Amino acid sequence: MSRKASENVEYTLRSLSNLMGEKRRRQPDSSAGSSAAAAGERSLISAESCSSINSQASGGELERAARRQFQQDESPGFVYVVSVFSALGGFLFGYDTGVVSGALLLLKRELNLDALWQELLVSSTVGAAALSALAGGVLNGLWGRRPCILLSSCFFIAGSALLAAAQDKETLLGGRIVVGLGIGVASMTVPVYIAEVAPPHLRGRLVTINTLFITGGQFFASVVDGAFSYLAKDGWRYMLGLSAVPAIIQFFGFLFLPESPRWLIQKGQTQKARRILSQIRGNQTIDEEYDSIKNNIEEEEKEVGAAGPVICRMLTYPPTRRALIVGCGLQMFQQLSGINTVMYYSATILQMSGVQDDSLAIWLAAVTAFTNFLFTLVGVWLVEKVGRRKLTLGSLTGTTVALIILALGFLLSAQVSPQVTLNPTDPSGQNSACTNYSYCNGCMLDPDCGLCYKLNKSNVVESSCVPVKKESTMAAAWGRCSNETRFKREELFWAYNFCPTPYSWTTLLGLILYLVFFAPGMGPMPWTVNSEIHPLWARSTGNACSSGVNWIFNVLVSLTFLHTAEYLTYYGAFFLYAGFAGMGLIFIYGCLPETKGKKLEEIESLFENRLCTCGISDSDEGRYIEYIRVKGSNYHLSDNDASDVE
Ligand SMILES: O[C@H]1[C@H](O)[C@@H](O)[C@H](O)[C@@H](O)[C@H]1O
Repeated sequence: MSRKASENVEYTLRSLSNLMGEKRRRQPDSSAGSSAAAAGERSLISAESCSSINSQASGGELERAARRQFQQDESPGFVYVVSVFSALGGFLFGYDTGVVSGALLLLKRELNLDALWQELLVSSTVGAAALSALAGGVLNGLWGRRPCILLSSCFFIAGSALLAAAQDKETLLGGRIVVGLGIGVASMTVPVYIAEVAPPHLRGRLVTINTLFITGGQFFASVVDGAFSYLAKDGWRYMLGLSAVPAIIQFFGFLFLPESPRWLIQKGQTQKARRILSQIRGNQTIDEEYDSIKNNIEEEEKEVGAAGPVICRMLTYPPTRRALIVGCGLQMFQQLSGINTVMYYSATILQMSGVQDDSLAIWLAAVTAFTNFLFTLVGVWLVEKVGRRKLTLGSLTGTTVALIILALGFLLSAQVSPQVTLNPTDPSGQNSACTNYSYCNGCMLDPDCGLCYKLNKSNVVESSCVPVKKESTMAAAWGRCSNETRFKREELFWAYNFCPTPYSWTTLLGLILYLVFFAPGMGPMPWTVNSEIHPLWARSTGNACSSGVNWIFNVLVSLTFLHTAEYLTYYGAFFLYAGFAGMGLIFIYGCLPETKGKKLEEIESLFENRLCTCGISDSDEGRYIEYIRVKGSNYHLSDNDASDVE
């Protein structure tokens, strides 16, 4: 039904699908149905509008027409513009965490970076993000969401300028820290901002778009890495500096975009809040929404009081304490299931599994990043269809299975690990530990050693385990594989960090499968759910804590990956992540309630139950709350009183 045709058919229905569901329950046969439906609608829609609707539509058509009308009315383009501009923060988060692996390949050579400096350049950003995400909570509460997004774009611009112009490694470190500060503030502010401006029926989808932008940024970074890796000099400057472009766009965009109306109401700036809410909702009547937000804030303040630091109030008030545990738990399990070992080390993992060529590994890593992006898109589509809880549970179950497949792939490769057949002696007379390994697997796991071998068809022959060169892992310190041109001429192969195996494909399959399952649910849902489960007074602090937890576990898992692999072997590491993912499943099954379609103000009540029953006791799952205005009055239908309609 077009807007024109319904000029005076303004109708409002709260919980449209509740109502329609109720109608369906009450009409066992379809003929009775249409009159019952008509009866239901008559009481709801004013007489003059009703006649126009009824003359055009049967019950089903009416539902569709009403839904179309509702969607036209309630989803003005402006809310998408606002969401996309804020989600540029997610893009930069993904780009800056993703681009560094390729940049390091070039930097290592040009600036002669040792392993410590390489680790510093990667983890300083993640560490700074953890700190600034925590600090972002205070800033969000004090200044509002908009200034925080502007601040994060400034960090991104300054950081990328520093990185692109850096002449030494210290400046590079400074630039990476500044970029990290931007990532932390953006990662906690953007989902909150989008959730606060979005209408309930679109909220999950719009917040999930932020994660789509994160994974899009990671994919774009991997393509940029691949493209600039051919540039012998200064390629890294372009890689690291390019992120200034979206940051500048975001900064100027946000100069013209509004503050979150919820934050404004909380700060008592009610006139401005009303104006902005109406602007975001396409100048429709926003009375009901405005009143509901305002009443809720007042009630919250009465219930919880305003004394003491927010975090203490959150911890002493059971519903917010539970929400905090659920939010932080989700973020912790997201990282403990190993996503960033896959995202940051995919090229290395592929090499470990036997992909020898550097650029092939980089491009295959781009394929994995693309899979992450593509399947986050599936998440955007599914989030409002199946809901947060089912999506997260399904995703984590698949992720656990994929992790087990990855582990089994490495186990299989380890078991068919080629034997070491030659034991050359060190020319310097020193006894190297490398020459003691009898199988390639042991040799590969020792960071000081590599395998030098020949191939007879696809069989490894004449293999020896020898120390790796200190300056470059591309050749051995001595012996047949010490000189690249020589060993290429003599058809020798040098395997550092991997063993030649016919099973590399299981790893690629496992990685892809992992992302296919992880990306639609466990990737975006921790961010989406966190943006919705805290009441307004606790939202900034709650999100700051959960984002902080995300970044802290990100550092822990990604920094320890190579060592974990060294001590537990690769299959051990992936079995460990599978174990964490299994624990996450139990946690989510017991604790994560469904928030789909609920107003932000209604969600607090989901946490009134004892923790770990909230998931199970959720009876509202799948209900779709929508708002339609009845001409002349705001029809108020409580969630449970659809029966009042008839
Ligand atoms: O949700 C995101 C996404 O899944 C990214 O791919 C990952 O790198 C981030 O750590 C995570 O928070």
